[in-house]
Amino acid sequence: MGRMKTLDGQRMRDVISAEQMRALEGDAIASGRMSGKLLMEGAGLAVTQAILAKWPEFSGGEGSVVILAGPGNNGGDGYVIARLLRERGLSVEVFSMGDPKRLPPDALANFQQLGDVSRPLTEAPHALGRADLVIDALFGIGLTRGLSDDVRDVFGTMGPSARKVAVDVPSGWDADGAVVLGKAAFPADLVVTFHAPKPAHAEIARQGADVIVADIGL
Ligand SMILES: NC(=O)C1=CN([C@@H]2O[C@H](COP(=O)(O)OP(=O)(O)OC[C@H]3O[C@@H](n4cnc5c(N)ncnc54)[C@H](O)[C@@H]3O)[C@@H](O)[C@H]2O)[C@H](O)CC1
Ligand SMILES: [K+]
Repeated sequence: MGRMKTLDGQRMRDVISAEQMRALEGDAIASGRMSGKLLMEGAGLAVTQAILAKWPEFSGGEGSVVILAGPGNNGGDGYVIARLLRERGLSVEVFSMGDPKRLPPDALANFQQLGDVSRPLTEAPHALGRADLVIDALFGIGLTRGLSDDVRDVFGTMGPSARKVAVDVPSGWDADGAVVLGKAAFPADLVVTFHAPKPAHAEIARQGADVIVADIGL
């Protein structure tokens, strides 16, 4: 049984839907209080902090990390996390699903800031087999259908000792429906979501993952 708790011990907000989350983000941006880029930076920092809190052994810059980045803003969070973990001395390899040049603006900016060449997901298995930490930034609240078999097969190449972290929602889960669409989902040990839990998070915790709810300033 995994635990669901807030990153900084604050009171847990009530469950909200993906739609409500998008509305909160939209309002914060429309009001000028926040920007998409700031929200993405905050999301990436929260995941980084939650990783180092759960596995302090990564704080010393030891360890190999693989990040799987998707075609949207969940992928954007992944590029922020890649930069933040590299700044902490970890060796981070990033594999992208889709063409990064077609990323939404905030995610594209973070991909470009990394300065990496884009490496497709199909090249990930070799690195995944020896990774100490794998981060699923493929899909979050924007998942609309089940994962393809080749994505499921990539998940199967992770080594037994890899710590597995999902950004916002483990890819494959419908955040609102609290079910896995299709046949596969990323087998997360730790899930870091933002602002408030979504309907899927209680079931994800019940199935064994630790779920951290992090404030991102909304
Ligand atoms: N909303 C907020 O307050 C914040 C959101 N952040 C992060 O952004 C994602 C949501 O990003 P979005 O671009 O809307 O969707 P995803 O990245 O989850 O999905 C990308 C894209 O993928 C396509 N797609 C959906 N299902 C599939 C599939 N099975 N196979 C292939 N492609 C698929 C679809 O077109 C989607 O648009 C959220 O989870 C957060 O991580 C901010 O960074 C923080 C604030
Ligand atoms: K994810």
